[in-house]
Amino acid sequence: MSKLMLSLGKRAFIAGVADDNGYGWAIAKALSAAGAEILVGTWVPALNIFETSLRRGKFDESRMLPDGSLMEISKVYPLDAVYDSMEDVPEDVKTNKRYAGHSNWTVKGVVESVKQDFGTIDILVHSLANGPEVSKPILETSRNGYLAAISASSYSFVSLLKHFIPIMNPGGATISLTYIAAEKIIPGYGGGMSSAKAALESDTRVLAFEAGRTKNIRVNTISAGPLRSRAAKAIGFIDMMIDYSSENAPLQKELASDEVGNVAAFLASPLASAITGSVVYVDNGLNAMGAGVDSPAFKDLDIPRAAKKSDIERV
Ligand SMILES: NC(=O)c1ccc[n+]([C@@H]2O[C@H](COP(=O)([O-])OP(=O)(O)OC[C@H]3O[C@@H](n4cnc5c(N)ncnc54)[C@H](O)[C@@H]3O)[C@@H](O)[C@H]2O)c1
Repeated sequence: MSKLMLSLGKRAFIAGVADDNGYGWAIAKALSAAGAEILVGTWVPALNIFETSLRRGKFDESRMLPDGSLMEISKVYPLDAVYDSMEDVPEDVKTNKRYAGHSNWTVKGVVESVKQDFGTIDILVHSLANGPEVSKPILETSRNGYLAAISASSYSFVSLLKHFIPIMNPGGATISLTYIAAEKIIPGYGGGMSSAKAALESDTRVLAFEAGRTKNIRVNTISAGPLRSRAAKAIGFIDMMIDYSSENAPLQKELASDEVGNVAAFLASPLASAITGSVVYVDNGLNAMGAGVDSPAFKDLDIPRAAKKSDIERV
């Protein structure tokens, strides 16, 4: 991604980075490589270990950008995106020792801090999700579990955008991460997480209209294929989904987080100036399949497959 596209003083806030394995990190790197300044919002309970690892150089290898320089993160903000302001925070969270010592970590608090520190931003990335009952089928999901999934994974984006809009420069862009389970049945992605992703995709369209009309801000979401991130490993079936994709997708390679990062940088750039309200698939084409071709039912059909491993390795 050429520096020219984003280098004109663009600043990005990426919510949902707590290690170097997830999509948020890859998006931060791609935006940084394209010349954007990077601010990060990290879930409060994960903040200390993330900052310590950063400071001790644990991520230095994965901070490396294509030109050999290291991604710089101008500031890491503590964030818990399920709370809009301190009035919403229950007492047990306020007094929880993992939150003690941190301040301004509600959505409102973070936006106020960013405003004080930097004035404005141009790019908002939402790369976070949480569903406490994700491993339960939806029929066994409690009301609280379902609502918690929606709160952390969908409303958190509405709230971030609502609070950031006043300090977003016109012409800015926002990107979130969704999953095919929003629109097709993915057994095992439970706890209301499929519902949360469906809400996120619907909100992408409505928010594109509202933010586009009021402030010329674009709102898109990337429907990403499976990645072995910390959150995905917690769901428990990520290896199976990666195998399923390489058996069935048009492109038989494992998806790299950088491939999603690069599309996010494109969507945030002026090259995508007419794209808003879109779900953009970055999944090796798996979404386009109407059948799982690894099914025994297809055994007699001559399906083209990568002949040798080198054919499916990333180019
Ligand atoms: N990994 C996949 O296979 C996959 C596929 C499609 C979409 N996605 C989406 O990509 C996004 C990023 O997830 P990832 O898989 O890269 O995992 P990840 O673990 O890197 O990112 C999830 C982040 O959300 C943060 N988080 C959770 N609750 C939070 C809260 N209340 N406030 C602030 N931060 C909170 C976590 O600390 C973590 O940093 C999510 O929206 C996820 O649903 C992932």
